[in-house]
Amino acid sequence: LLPHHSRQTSSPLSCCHPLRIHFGQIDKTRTYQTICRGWVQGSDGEWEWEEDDPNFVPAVTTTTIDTSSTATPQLPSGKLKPKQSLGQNFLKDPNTVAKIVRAFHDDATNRGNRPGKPLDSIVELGPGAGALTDRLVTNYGTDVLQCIEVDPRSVEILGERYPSLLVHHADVLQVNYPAMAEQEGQPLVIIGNLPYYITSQILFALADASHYGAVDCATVTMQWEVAQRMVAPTCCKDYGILSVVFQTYADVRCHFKIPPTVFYPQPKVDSALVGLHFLGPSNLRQRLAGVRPQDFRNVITTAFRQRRKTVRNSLKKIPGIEADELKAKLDSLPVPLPQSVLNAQNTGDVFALSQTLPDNWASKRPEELTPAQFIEVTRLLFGSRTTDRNEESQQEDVPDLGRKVWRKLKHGI
Ligand SMILES: C[S@@+](CC[C@H](N)C(=O)[O-])C[C@H]1O[C@@H](n2cnc3c(N)ncnc32)[C@H](O)[C@@H]1O
Repeated sequence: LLPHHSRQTSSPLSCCHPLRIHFGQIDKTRTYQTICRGWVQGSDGEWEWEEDDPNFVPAVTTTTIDTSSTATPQLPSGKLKPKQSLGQNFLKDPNTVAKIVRAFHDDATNRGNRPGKPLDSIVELGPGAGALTDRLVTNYGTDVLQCIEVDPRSVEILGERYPSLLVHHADVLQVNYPAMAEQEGQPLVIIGNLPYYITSQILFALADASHYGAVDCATVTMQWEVAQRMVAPTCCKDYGILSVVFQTYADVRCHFKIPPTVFYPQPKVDSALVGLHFLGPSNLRQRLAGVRPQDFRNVITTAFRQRRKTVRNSLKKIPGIEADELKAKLDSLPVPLPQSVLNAQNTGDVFALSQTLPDNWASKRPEELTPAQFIEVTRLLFGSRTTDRNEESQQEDVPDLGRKVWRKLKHGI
């Protein structure tokens, strides 16, 4: 494992591609069309914000940027026109930045399994113009922070502002988080004002990486509606795949609502700051009680694909089981809970206490089953495939999770 100070030259994510810098105003060599006020589309299909916000982009250079704890997030004029395709809604309100970093600090030092752990492997996803980065550098220094950003203009600007900061020019969906944590020698602590067009994929990538103990916690912004789905209780209209997966994999907390007015350009929706504390490999394995993560995901996604139907009907076509066997299983009573779950119930574990399936489980709607009951449905259909095996061989059950590249190369890197 490499010590921190050697990261500058040895990151597996560092990208040697030449940066495509885009300075100045609208590119005169392209033709543009305007669809709604603000966003203009170039002939290459790229959307850019048509003009700088005079309140947000004062005429300053990078060298005069104030990174004190009260500094207003700033940009060198014309250097970083927001791109819609990259979900670039930059934070412009210093109070919101301060609130986000405070909540991050609390998540990373006081909650989950974090108390007592050093805060020295912070990863910021999508630093953009550096609104959060400035505050993070002020608070924690550049040694313990690294950033992942797909936009070369941002990589360039942050490189000029903080020469010792490690900024990977990379796609967050192509990052191998377990390898990164391995290189750091400890689990990562994530912060980010996420690009909303890929929020769910980023969150699933982090959950998958948590199978390997690669990520302890994440404090991230997202659309208010997505946050509501993550914390939604059973039987609520927002309850669905995100609720079941993240309430199983993590302790999820919605910190606060964020209005559109604190961003530039303003998005059309409210946002939220969410804190996730992942269970980690051992507790997660205990919670999954022997069912394979892939089977669990398979059951949840198939069930919620037709959420108005009963579980019996929605799971009728689940892949991986012969039709006759499936029919018999969907008509059967619940299987006995494993001893580990009964033990957890005896200690008052709230998740385990909600695991018992009712006899009429298959006549319920998907939204009526708790996350723990979905684990039971998975065991009933696919069995406990991992209970009797040692930890190392159980890792084979998540070969694609955590190490998978979430999508093919995009954005030219
Ligand atoms: C909502 S902006 C946040 C910017 C900055 N952190 C802030 O709060 O002002 C999202 C950032 O994520 C970056 N981004 C978008 N897609 C990305 C991807 N696939 N990989 C890495 N960064 C990405 C964008 O370029 C942008 O800088």
